[in-house]
Amino acid sequence: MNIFLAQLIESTNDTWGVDLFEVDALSNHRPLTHVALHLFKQRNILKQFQIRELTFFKFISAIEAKYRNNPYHNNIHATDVLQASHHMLNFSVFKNVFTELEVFAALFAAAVHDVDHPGVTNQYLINTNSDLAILYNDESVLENHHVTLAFQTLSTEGCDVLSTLNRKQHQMFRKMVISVVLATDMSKHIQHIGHLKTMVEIRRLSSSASSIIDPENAEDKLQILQSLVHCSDLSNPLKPLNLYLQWTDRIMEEFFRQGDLEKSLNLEVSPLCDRENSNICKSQMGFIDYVVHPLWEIWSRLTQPDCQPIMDILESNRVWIASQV
Ligand SMILES: CC(=O)CCCOc1nc(Oc2ccc3c(c2)CO[B-]3(O)O)c(Cl)cc1C#N
Ligand SMILES: [Mg+2]
Ligand SMILES: [Zn+2]
Repeated sequence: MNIFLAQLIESTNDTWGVDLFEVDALSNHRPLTHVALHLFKQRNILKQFQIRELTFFKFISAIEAKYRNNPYHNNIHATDVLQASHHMLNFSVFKNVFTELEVFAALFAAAVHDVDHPGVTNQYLINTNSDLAILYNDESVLENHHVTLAFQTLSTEGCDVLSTLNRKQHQMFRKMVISVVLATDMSKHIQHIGHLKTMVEIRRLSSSASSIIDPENAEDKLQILQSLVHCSDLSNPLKPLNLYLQWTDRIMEEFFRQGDLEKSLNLEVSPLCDRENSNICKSQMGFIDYVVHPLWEIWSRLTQPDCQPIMDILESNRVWIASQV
């Protein structure tokens, strides 16, 4: 591995906003395998669960190979969500809160959360009567597919990273991964905000509680892990501007390709998907003001003070976007 790649991968330990496009370029387009192996080793997860490095390498390589070369929903995005989730698990408010198994499940979920994404939305799959929509009865179609494919990949030769877990651990791990990946469905977005508001409210009232999260409350912890990965999934506008703009170009191209498909099928073109008629700055301002900021505002209240530098980036990016309208 060349020294530049090694330094970039090392920086994923504790840096917000690592240039994963650079990691992709330097790693022969295998950023997920490089970063996941590094972070799982750095967190000592492989040792704790006696997972052979070769088994983890085979599994994560098989997962990375199943990410499609979409403009946005590709292996770089999976790496981005994994690394952001890793970063936020280190927030001081979460110190001594999560078990190793919960951390393993959350990072595993982040790495696989969009695997084999076809580059179109759930609504498009439903509108076109796709096999996936039929298979999953129009309910969280993509998210069901991502998590099913992830667990199917475990039974590929030499890829079973869960073989050393006992029955109880395996059952708990599977429950957590399923719920975290299914919670990345945007239809659950409002529920995240509701749960986080309740948690913050309880902390405010019970001012005695030093740490906000009761490590004994498995349900609360699972909800926090769901919101942590969902926030990571929606963290592009909180990254350094040059990275945010690249992600914006990519998602818009992916949406426009869906719009092209819809036009060719004489379907109504979905919102944001018409390349002939879109204002990228206006749609990003709307996405920040009505989707990203409401979520991150409550998330940052729960995770104060570590989220403040990240919220500052969102604020400056919002100002820049507004200046381009
Ligand atoms: C530059 C950005 O900030 C792009 C973030 C994605 O841009 C959007 N995403 C939206 O919804 C999803 C958010 C997460 C995911 C998916 C859809 C499917 O897979 B995924 O888990 O990555 C909606 Cl509703 C609007 C935009 C806009 N603009
Ligand atoms: Mg998704
Ligand atoms: Zn995603």
